[in-house]
Amino acid sequence: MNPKEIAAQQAVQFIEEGMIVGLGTGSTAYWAIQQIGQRVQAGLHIRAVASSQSSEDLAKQAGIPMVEFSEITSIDLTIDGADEVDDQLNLIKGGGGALLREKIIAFHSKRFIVIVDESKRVEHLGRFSLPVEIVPFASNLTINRLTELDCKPQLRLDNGKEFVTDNGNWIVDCKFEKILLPQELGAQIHSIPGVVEHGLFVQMASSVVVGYKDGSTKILSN
Ligand SMILES: O=C[C@H](O)[C@H](O)[C@H](O)COP(=O)(O)O
Repeated sequence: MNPKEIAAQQAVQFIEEGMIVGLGTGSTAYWAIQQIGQRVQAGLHIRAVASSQSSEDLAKQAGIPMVEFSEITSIDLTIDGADEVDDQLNLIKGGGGALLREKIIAFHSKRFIVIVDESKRVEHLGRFSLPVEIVPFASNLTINRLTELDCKPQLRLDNGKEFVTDNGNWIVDCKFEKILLPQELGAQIHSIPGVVEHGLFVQMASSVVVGYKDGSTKILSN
């Protein structure tokens, strides 16, 4: 079985009747959405919000009832993937460009469960380039300032054109050597006008479910 699918299967067990559920984005969150859909078909009553247009489309196809953000005040449980997870359960997210909506949903969730396969575990964040969402206006100036933080920034392209997020913004992928102080780095990135959000999720995960190739899972909690 696919380790992403196994991790998703484990995480979905935490969903209870009546919950408002946040749906993540990406190839691991995909499995969670499919399995939530199966539980709904089997009689579970929940309502969901999605962190991207693509996940909303998947959820609707899977028969998951969606709710408007204007109708809720908080989210009971969110399940989402990640690009990297360190030993303190800090994350890099945004490989699929959904980091802003994902962070909003995670912030308002009572529980935020991250699902990954074993390849995403790292000692220190930074092997994966850190995605930063920026507004297109004066983007070269914003990108120059990111360079000053000792990273190599690269504007994300899609078929030769700027990759555009669900929010109409662009993504810069910033390659750092090693991110030893994610909280501090996040604050520095946020201080640059033009930056909308970055993909460092510091101390946000309630737990991380890791799926292994041998079919086992491990739950990491702080
Ligand atoms: O923007 C995308 C998200 O942060 C994803 O959750 C992250 O990139 C992990 O994606 P995947 O599960 O496809 O590796």
